[in-house]
Order: sequence, then C-alpha cells, then structure tokens
Amino acid sequence: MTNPSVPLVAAHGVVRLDAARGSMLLHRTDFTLGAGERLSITGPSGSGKSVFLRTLALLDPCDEGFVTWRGERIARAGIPAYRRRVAYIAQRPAMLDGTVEDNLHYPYTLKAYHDARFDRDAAARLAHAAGRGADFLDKPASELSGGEAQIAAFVRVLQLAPDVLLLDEPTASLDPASVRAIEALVAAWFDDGDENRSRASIWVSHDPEQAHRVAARHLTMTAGVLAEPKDAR
Ligand SMILES: Nc1ncnc2c1ncn2[C@@H]1O[C@H](COP(=O)(O)OP(=O)(O)OP(=O)(O)O)[C@@H](O)[C@H]1O
Repeated sequence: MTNPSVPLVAAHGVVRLDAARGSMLLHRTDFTLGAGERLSITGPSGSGKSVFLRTLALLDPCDEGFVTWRGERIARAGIPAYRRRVAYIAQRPAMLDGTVEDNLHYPYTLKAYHDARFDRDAAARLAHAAGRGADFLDKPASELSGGEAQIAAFVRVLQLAPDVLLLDEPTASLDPASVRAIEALVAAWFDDGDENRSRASIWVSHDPEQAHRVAARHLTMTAGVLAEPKDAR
C-alpha cells in the first residue's frame, strides 16, 4: 500500500553549484511533488529551471541535500528503478537510426526493463492519442519533423507508464498542432493513473498560457531561487 500523504518526489535542502566558478546555480531548495499534482515552472532563461529538473531526475548530482522517492532516499543502485518511475523529457529528443518502432523498442533492451515487453498495439494507441495513424510507427526516424520526433519521444516514454513526468520545455520551438498533440498525450497519461491520481508532472514552460493549460500549481524560478507565489495556485 502506498501512503498518499507521502510525496512522490521531494527535494530536501538541495543545492547545486557551478564547480568551475563556485557560483550558486540552485539555492537551497525544499520541495515536494504529491500524487495527483500538475505543476508548472516558469522563469527567465538561465534562471535554473533545467538545473532543478535534472537534479530531481537524478541526472546531475546534488552538491548538498538529497532527493527522495516516496519518502525514501535513493541509493546509487536504486537509480535505474527511480528513472523507471520518474521520466525526464528534454526539449530536443535524441532519436536513434531506424524507424519510430525501432526507437520504441530501445528502452526494452535496457536492464531496468528486462521484465517488460514492447506492445505495438499500446504504442499505436499512444500515437493515435497524438493524432497519428499506426503507420507512424513505420516511419524512418530520420524523416520525422521536429514535432513528430517529439511525439515519438513521448510515446517511447509513456509506453513505459512512468508515475512522474519531468518535462523540460518539451514543446518549445514546435508548431501549434504538435504542441496540442503533446499536451493531449500528457493529459491522457495523467488521467490514466488509477483513481488515487497516482501520477504527477512538472512542466517547465516559457509560455504562461501553456503553464495554465497543463498545470494547476505554478512555481517560478528566478536566479536559482524556486518560489511558489501565494496567488499562483
Ligand atoms: N552543469 C552545469 N555546470 C555549470 N553551469 C551550469 C550547469 N548546468 C547549467 N549551468 C548554468 O546554470 C544556469 C541555469 O541554466 P538552466 O539551463 O537551468 O536555465 P533555464 O532556466 O532552464 O534556462 P532556459 O529557459 O534558457 O532553458 C545557466 O547559466 C547555465 O549556463
């Protein structure tokens, strides 16, 4: 049984420094993301939004403090299992050679997914939710537009049914139709969580209108300081 009062992801006194300059990239941060929450983070370019998200994703180490998953500290050996639950998606997806389907197979070759199998029907349903036909899976990855490549990257992640999405400006520089397709995919993933609303997301965006479409709780990042304006909820 999971305890709904325990946050899914939490940062405890997390600090990030620029090792070369000794300057502060992320000031001491305490933060919790509860099940059923949809957050946005907005803030100026270079303010530390990616630094924070990558720290939560355990892609970059904390200089002070630590991150917990469901109230537990994450040992080094537990990082692959954490990444299975908490997925980070960047602005520009890395696609491999071959077709979209070849790309979708890739995660299943990793040790962390040894117990999972690629399901073409499930992948086609996700592509359909993003307004793409089943033939999308057969397209060469090299021929995808920026929007299609990002949709393929989302299908690659969402087929694995993560609990938390950390979205680092995933629709920046995409055409409006692709933006809406990706927002619809994420909304469908969120609603697919069980009745306890077990899923949660953080969406970094430069677009205040998008932040209001995709999130109910709104945070800001300014010069490495994460804040939650009182009237922003
Ligand atoms: N690993 C690192 N080492 C040193 N400096 C870094 C590192 N990662 C990021 N920075 C610096 O930290 C600052 C914040 O970067 P970050 O990418 O988090 O900004 P951001 O708010 O996401 O900006 P944008 O909206 O433009 O993506 C920048 O000055 C960046 O150059």
